[in-house]
Amino acid sequence: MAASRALLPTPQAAAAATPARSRARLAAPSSLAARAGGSHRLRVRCAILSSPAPAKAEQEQPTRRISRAGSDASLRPKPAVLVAEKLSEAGLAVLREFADVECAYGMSPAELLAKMAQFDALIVRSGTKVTREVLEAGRGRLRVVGRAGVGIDNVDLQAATEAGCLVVNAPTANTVAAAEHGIALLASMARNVSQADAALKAGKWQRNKYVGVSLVGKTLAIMGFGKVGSEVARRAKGLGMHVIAHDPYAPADRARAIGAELVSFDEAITRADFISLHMPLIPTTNKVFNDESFGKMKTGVRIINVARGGVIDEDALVRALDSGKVAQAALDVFTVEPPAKDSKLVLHENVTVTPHLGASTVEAQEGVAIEIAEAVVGALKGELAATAVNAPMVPAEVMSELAPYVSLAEKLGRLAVQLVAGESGIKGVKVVYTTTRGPDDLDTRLLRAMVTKGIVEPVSSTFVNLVNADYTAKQRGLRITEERVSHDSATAEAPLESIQVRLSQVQSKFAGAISDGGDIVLEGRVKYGVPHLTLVGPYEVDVSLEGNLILCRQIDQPGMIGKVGNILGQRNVNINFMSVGRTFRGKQAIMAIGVDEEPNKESLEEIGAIPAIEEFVFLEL
Ligand SMILES: NC(=O)C1=CN([C@@H]2O[C@H](COP(=O)(O)OP(=O)(O)OC[C@H]3O[C@@H](n4cnc5c(N)ncnc54)[C@H](O)[C@@H]3O)[C@@H](O)[C@H]2O)C=CC1
Ligand SMILES: O=C(O)C(=O)COP(=O)(O)O
Repeated sequence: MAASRALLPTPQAAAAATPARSRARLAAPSSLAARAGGSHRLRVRCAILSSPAPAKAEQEQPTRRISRAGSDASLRPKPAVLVAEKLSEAGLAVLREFADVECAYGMSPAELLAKMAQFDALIVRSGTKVTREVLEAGRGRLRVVGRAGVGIDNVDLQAATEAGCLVVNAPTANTVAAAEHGIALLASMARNVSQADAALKAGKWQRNKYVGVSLVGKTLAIMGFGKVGSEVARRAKGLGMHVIAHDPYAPADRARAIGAELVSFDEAITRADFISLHMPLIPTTNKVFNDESFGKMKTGVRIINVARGGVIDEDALVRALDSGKVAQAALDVFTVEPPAKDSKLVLHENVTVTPHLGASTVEAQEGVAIEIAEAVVGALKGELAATAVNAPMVPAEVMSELAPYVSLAEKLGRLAVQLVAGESGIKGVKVVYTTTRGPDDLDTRLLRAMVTKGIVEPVSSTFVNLVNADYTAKQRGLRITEERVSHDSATAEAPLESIQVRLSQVQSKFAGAISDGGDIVLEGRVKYGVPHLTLVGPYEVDVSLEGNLILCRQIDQPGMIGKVGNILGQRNVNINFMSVGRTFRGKQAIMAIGVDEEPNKESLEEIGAIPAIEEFVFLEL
């Protein structure tokens, strides 16, 4: 029967052959995804939240909060929502229509912990740490955490997922506010507005001391050309600035359309008079602005940070300010918030600071409050908002056959994006499925969504689920095309023979992953239920995709496996899989090594120093 072996049944096949309950779930995503381009308020019924088991805390408080209306349904207790940070009245009104709302602003961590068992949902901004302990305290009752803003670095996502708690955010409503704040800091820094204001209020009329610099004709480098970065670019163009940008994953044509030139990291920081930071805080951006990068900048450069404090090594910035390398900095965000009262950086006379105000406009806070309130109410009703951060991609029954392919698709995307380098950005993504199934039996929405998730999540503050995947790809200018290749096999039980992910015409930090056509190519298969990487560029390999991965390209010669294995073994790094693929004997070969632990810098350097090794890269799965 078609649908029983369909990968993800097409709407037609699903309608013909799936039970009504599954049908509703399976048919929903394509129409929703198509409409998601126009709205963030879309929801689809979500298996995990639609019929929650009675929570322990609810059982213990049967008489809690009865709503006023008289129907049977209304006799059920209203859900309770704790709002832990200031939320605009417009959002509170949306919440109150559906739930009992308690606003408790400025709680200590202990006060928050003490309250957690009494609430179905918690809403925070960036100031509340939603730790594992907080989530544990809410276990059994807490179903949703709403982050009224973009960054969810203050929420322990892993712990939330383990506790079965959905996390939703409000990723778009404060974009313009953050961009406007970036521009406000840029202009006020250049004209010493805050320093001159403080001096005048202290009775000093210092016109000569506070001569500023002009913006027109100056080069502004935007680091991170996503939602906020591109809005800053638009505005800076209006100020007559020359805008360059660095973002390894942004499409160059989008930047060009705004009049910004995409360049490499080094080119951006060496050419710029002003540098504005708009990348997320992820392992690859942690402290990327450090002694070394400040050293490469023009003397007298000016830096604005409205992203996250952690992308700057703050001690290095103080040194660069003291030496005059960096003339001024304007900072809205800090590694620790609030920063220490005696922070040298905050107190530095050439630094302008604001207390994380990027999102704090009346308009943005209203937008964010409504966006998060609707998402939280939807989640409490059993709907999955497009802004769900840790939502399951599909209901459990569909997952059973698909699980390893879903994981394979995400891992191929995740590996591919880590191989991207340079300034050209990702132009297009092609996913090639080799399958025995006909188009009616193979709906690839889920796999495409997982490839998108793998490519987007490691490098951005966007979270991808089945509802928002196509919309997210479109919004980021990722052109994803798909191709099916028929594979004839009379006995094929498996839905797919292989999945190939190609990033077209992109520079790579590992040249061995580039195929003849100039694309980064990775292909994988599922073997014994486990995703395996089977092709890297032109090289056939066979390595199970568990743990992390080291790829080395070397001259094909005896003894290489032993040399690399020894280095890793000496450092207690367990190799779970190893495979060598070569084009011709004695020419180049690729070694793919699966490792359980992350090797330290020294062991990677030692591997790189083996003479026959031409290049290597460490990839996280
Ligand atoms: N200060 C505030 O109140 C606010 C701060 N933010 C922060 O601003 C930042 C940007 O937010 P959005 O634009 O919404 O996120 P986004 O995900 O739309 O954009 C981030 C961009 O950074 C790029 N990127 C990733 N790694 C990079 C690297 N190594 N070098 C250069 N670019 C890289 C990504 O490709 C992406 O295009 C986030 O950190 C967010 O938390 C956002 C809103 C308000
Ligand atoms: O949305 C974000 O990422 C922000 O940084 C805004 O934080 P806030 O909601 O103002 O605490």
